[in-house]
Amino acid sequence: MIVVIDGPAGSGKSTVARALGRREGLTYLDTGAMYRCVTLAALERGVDPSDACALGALARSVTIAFGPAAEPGGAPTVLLDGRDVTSAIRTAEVDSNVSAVSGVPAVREAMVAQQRAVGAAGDVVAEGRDMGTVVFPDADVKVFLSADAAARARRRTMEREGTDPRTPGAEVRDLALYERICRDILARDAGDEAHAVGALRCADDAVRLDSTSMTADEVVDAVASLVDGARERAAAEAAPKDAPEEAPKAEPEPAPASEAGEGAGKAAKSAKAAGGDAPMRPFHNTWDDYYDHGMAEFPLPSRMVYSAACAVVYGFTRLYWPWRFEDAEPLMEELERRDKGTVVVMNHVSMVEPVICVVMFWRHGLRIRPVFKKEFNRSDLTRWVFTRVGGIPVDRGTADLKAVRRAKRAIQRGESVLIYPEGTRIRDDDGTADIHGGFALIARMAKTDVTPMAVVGARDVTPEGKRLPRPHRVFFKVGRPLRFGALGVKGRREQLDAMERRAMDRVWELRAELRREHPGEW
Ligand SMILES: Nc1ncnc2c1ncn2[C@@H]1O[C@H](COP(=O)(O)OP(=O)(O)OP(=O)(O)O)[C@@H](O)[C@H]1O
Ligand SMILES: Nc1ccn([C@@H]2O[C@H](COP(=O)(O)O)[C@@H](O)[C@H]2O)c(=O)n1
Repeated sequence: MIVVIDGPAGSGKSTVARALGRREGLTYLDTGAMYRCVTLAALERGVDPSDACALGALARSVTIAFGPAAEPGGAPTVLLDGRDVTSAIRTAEVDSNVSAVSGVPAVREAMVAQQRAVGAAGDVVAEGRDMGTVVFPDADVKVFLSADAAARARRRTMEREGTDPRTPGAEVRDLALYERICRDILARDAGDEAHAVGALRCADDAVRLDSTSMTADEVVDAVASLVDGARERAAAEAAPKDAPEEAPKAEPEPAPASEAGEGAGKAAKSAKAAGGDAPMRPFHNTWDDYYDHGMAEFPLPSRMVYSAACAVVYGFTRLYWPWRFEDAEPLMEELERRDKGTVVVMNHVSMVEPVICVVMFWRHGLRIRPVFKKEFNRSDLTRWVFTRVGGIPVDRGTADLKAVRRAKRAIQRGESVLIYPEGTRIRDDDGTADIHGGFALIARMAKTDVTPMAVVGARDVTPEGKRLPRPHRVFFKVGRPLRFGALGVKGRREQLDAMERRAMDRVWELRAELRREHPGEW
């Protein structure tokens, strides 16, 4: 996924691109900082700003890199030949020379090559002046962000005065500074628009946004909706043979119960809904084959092992970690009746609860596929186990479209997916979670609902510092599925946000209820 944001100075490109990068898991690329680095190097080394040849050679010789931000949410650290120049490239002297330096074609050529190399790794949000026109003409999302010059100068002046321009009621104090900044911005824009190559220009296929009377959050939301739309289009294109959105009515009946003891179940609504992929072979399937196929299509030996293992684990867990699901029956009955699975989200305290969830669904003739972080695939043994239980790996550092598409197709086949939006195990009241919102996108793309669940008691199964699991009672509580249509919110992005909030609030409410019912449990 490549997202580009172009526009004049001070329109809010960096603010929006940084926030979007954090929210959507995209690498942020500040191309203005790269031209600023070349300008700083030229000023420091006394290279004449009108000597195009020397500037080109300089641009090719310097090494520009980005490091983590000094403070959370701040601008990334900029390194010029290994030296931290984050502040040095933002001086008035650099401001007034950068447009001339960046107008030199040989300088642009050197920078564009580096910018495309960053883009080649994928999942980038890049901001500058020529991202949509020259550097990434095939970007998935193109935005041209503008704002009137007075608003831009006002924001920049307040930034210099140490006031956050986004604070309601915040005003400029130094009018002379404001006027100078306004003149400088207009001069820089005029210089940037006059470049022979890579001039500041809106790409023909870019979406224009005017941020003059929008808050930064509103702009981020608007761009995020475009990203969602692009993801949905990409997923549809990448899976042209997907099942129709509503599962076909004349579905073949479930696989015979004789097949590894499977009950009646959605698990058998398989290959047809998967859309005619080549069937799996009895042996020698790839890891991807398991992720891409329905569990009912897994080779017979795998299904037999799965059912036998579920039977053993079911018996063992009932005895060793006596578990109880409250309010699960309505959900199980509904899933047995309907064609699509659901997205189950729950709190995460130990590795025991996904195992119990899998066997509980299995007991009802249903399948639930755990979405797991791809780091677990480092060990071949774990990878083997996760593929056989229908796990779907996700790269949590990026906007993992493949995982989203796999989960969507699983749901359309009648399988459910199990997601831990907290990402990591939260084992006490001080544990903070950074919620991964991908679950709402999956549910939306699969046109299904989100089912909140909660667990308590599992933490004491593997207390911190202890390696061997201990016997302990584990309690689950199942909420009613949440549907997008019932959220009372319009707009794609707003619905996704509302679903994320509503579902996680419900998970935490259910957990609180369980903790009240079982004091002292976590
Ligand atoms: N929609 C907005 N409303 C109010 N203030 C904003 C908005 N967007 C950004 N700002 C503020 O405006 C200032 C300039 O924003 P930013 O640095 O993101 O612009 P930019 O387009 O990247 O500028 P440049 O091209 O000069 O790097 C910052 O102080 C930022 O906090
Ligand atoms: N793609 C780009 C990005 C920037 N420039 C030039 O760099 C200057 C500084 O950019 P900021 O975003 O940090 O303000 C800008 O005024 C341009 O001259 C560019 O040419 N192409």
